Amino acid sequence: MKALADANVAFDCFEASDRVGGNWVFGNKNGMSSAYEGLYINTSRDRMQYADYPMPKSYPDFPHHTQIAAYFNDYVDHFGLRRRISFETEVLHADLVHEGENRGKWRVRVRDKGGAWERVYDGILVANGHHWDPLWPEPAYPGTFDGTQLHAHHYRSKDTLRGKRVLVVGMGNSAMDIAVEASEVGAKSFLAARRGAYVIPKYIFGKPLDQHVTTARIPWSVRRRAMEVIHHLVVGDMERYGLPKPDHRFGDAHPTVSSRILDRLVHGAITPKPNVAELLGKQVRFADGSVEDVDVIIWCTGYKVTFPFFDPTLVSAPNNDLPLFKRVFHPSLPGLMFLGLLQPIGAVMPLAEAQGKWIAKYLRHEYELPPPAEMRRTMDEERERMFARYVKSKRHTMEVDFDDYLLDLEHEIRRGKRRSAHRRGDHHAT
Ligand SMILES: NC(=O)C1=CN([C@@H]2O[C@H](COP(=O)(O)OP(=O)(O)OC[C@H]3O[C@@H](n4cnc5c(N)ncnc54)[C@H](OP(=O)(O)O)[C@@H]3O)[C@@H](O)[C@H]2O)C=CC1
Repeated sequence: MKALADANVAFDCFEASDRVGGNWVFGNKNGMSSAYEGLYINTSRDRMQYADYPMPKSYPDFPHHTQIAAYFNDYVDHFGLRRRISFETEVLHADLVHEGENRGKWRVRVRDKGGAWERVYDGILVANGHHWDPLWPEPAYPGTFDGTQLHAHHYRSKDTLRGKRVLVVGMGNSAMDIAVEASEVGAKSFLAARRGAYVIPKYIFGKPLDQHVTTARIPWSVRRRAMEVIHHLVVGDMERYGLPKPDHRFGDAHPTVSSRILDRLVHGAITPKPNVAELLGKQVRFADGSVEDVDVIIWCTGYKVTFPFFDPTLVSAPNNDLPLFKRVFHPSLPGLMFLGLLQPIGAVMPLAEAQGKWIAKYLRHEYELPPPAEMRRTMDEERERMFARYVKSKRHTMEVDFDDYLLDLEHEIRRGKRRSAHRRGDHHAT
């Protein structure tokens, strides 16, 4: 929105909630926040802030969710953007117009307090987030469970776990945070994983982990080796903590970041377990045959990529996979763009900021996309590389390396500017 406003591109911005901040608004009335009371971000302040609006220096390196929500709030006020947002306006449907004078444009139906209405646009930017629609285990585990089951999306406060025997399933960042909270108040905290992960502390050698080796100019293989050695020196083998040995190399899975889980494990406050095998009423049997009494299961099994306003035959992400040109442009639906629909190894905000600037250039015809065949080829090559590197999982369908992605966009914008200049007959553009 900021980039479009700066570029004088006319736009409407619809927000289902009564405020900005999305996932970072605890208890967001749009029902789409997965934030819990004890949520602190795991990317550092200096690496996640927008380039044109630094986070307050009074913020800690890893701010609390209330601080991040306040930052977004201040951002829109600082740049005078609040009046440009239609709050409490839900997008009901978006479709490509196939006939008449609006052929090729997008018809968007929304509902606000006054009722439903529609408008036609040249393009739409989808920024509906991808960490709000719970992915429960698929297929479900055999058996039935008589205690309480919830998905991480619905977890709000450790108070609900007081005195309970809690089983947390998963090895992602939700699982780490929630297992630690369960260990603080529960009678017992189990952590079950179907696959190991390299747990990375938030701080390494006295600074936030994401502030080490921050250049795409060093080849990935060298950066990976450096991080592998550092991890080995600082943390060591995951099996020493009772966790499964990762079945992949460092950097081939979305990072699991937690300084606290290792501490709780070595104090015996969390009991690691292999994967769930069967639900047995008030008990759970694990893959090693052990059986435990459990009151609450929290499935920290990730999220689905969903667009409730598109007809799924037009746009959907089966198995969380929606191929896009550089994670922004739909390759066959002109005018359809996505923001923040990527899983960075690092923070998402600066990448969304760069995407916004790129989209603004495209909409102002200062940038031209490559021809469709070239776009497809680039996408195929990038996807092949990503799938070859990452563990096969629904959580690894749109991974990008923070610094590499920013550099790549820079290069792509330059290429697209040249294409655009060439079309206009101006051969001196850089
Ligand atoms: N403090 C912070 O900043 C936090 C950030 N986040 C972010 O939110 C996003 C979502 O994180 P999260 O909610 O952890 O989800 P993730 O998708 O990152 O992790 C899901 C985990 O559940 C496992 N899993 C999935 N299905 C099953 C199954 N059927 N049985 C057993 N295990 C299963 C996955 O294993 P496998 O790898 O085998 O698929 C993986 O370990 C991430 O980007 C994360 O970084 C989340 C929480 C806190």
